Amino acid sequence: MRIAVIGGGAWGTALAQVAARGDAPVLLWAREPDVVESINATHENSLFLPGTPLSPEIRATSDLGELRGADALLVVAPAQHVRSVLSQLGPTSIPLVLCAKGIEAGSKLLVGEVAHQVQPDALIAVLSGPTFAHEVARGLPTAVTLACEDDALRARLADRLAGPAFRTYGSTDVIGAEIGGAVKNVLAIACGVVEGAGLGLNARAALIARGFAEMTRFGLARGARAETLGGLSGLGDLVLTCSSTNSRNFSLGMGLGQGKSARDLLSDRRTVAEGAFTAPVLAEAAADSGIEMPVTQAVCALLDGTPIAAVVEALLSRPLREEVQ
Ligand SMILES: NC(=O)c1ccc[n+]([C@@H]2O[C@H](COP(=O)([O-])OP(=O)(O)OC[C@H]3O[C@@H](n4cnc5c(N)ncnc54)[C@H](O)[C@@H]3O)[C@@H](O)[C@H]2O)c1
Ligand SMILES: O=P(O)(O)OC[C@H](O)CO
Repeated sequence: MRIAVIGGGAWGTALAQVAARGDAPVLLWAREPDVVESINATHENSLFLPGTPLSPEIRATSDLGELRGADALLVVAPAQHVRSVLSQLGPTSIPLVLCAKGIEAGSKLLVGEVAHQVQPDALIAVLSGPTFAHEVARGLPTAVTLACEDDALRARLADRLAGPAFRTYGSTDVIGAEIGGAVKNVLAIACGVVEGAGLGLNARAALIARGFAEMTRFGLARGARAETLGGLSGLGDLVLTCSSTNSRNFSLGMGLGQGKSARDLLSDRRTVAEGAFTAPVLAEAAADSGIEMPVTQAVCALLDGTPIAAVVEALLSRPLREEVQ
């Protein structure tokens, strides 16, 4: 199975490294000419994954058309750009493995739903879970959810991508795998705020647990399965990103918690913090369906510049309720 990767950020590069194991050639499309040059000339992505030697089997290209000879495409552009990149590719029936985590602004669609709109003839799979790119690229032990409704494709992808230190756990719950990854980014911002503002470890644990309740309410309403939300792509990734400054979303939240403005923090970065884009659209989607998501709303308020003290006060003064409703 020939694998090609769309997206030369940290995660696209790490996944190319996974796919290149055993000296399998992998083609990677990157938007930045500097990334193409760096990977082909020095076997390193000096912009987005500096310091990690890459397999010489990874070849980078600026020409999306070159990817049309692949048997599966790993789609690793940020969620807000998946539509435009898949449109540029032209109609295809090559299976698409979606690896971005987010909800598209405006349409309120999950990445898989966007992909299905743009490429209706392509089978869809989702790869998601607790996966810091630099650890995966170094071959450290990692486990992911690989969701696909087509049993044969899921088995072929698992066979091709899994390795001694990269375990795939199969699932047919594509929506569930996507929702966990999208919602955890928003909750990671909230946990970063707690850290930055010095609100303590009790508060962080409470946010993780109540955030998971939010993820579950939203997910179940969209048809996700509870076991998926409690698995690698949901709770697993939530725990990872809510507890480490290696997370871009957690770090963004830390900056907010230290009193910096979202505008300054976001304008400073080349890398993506998906939660900042997903939070407003997630809050809208939840409101449309009458789903309570107070932590998500709090993150939206902080991103809009509401002072932390007011946001914390609003969260803590909500009426007391039963833990399970
Ligand atoms: N980095 C990780 O550890 C990690 C792990 C799992 C999932 N993800 C997810 O993978 C996706 C990609 O993240 P990343 O970490 O590889 O990115 P990154 O932050 O390392 O790099 C930014 C990426 O955005 C791309 N980009 C910027 N503007 C664009 C545009 N207009 N059109 C198309 N692409 C554009 C850049 O080319 C680059 O590939 C995100 O959804 C992220 O949540 C990341
Ligand atoms: O750095 P973050 O916050 O985008 O998190 C990266 C991955 O999604 C972790 O699984």
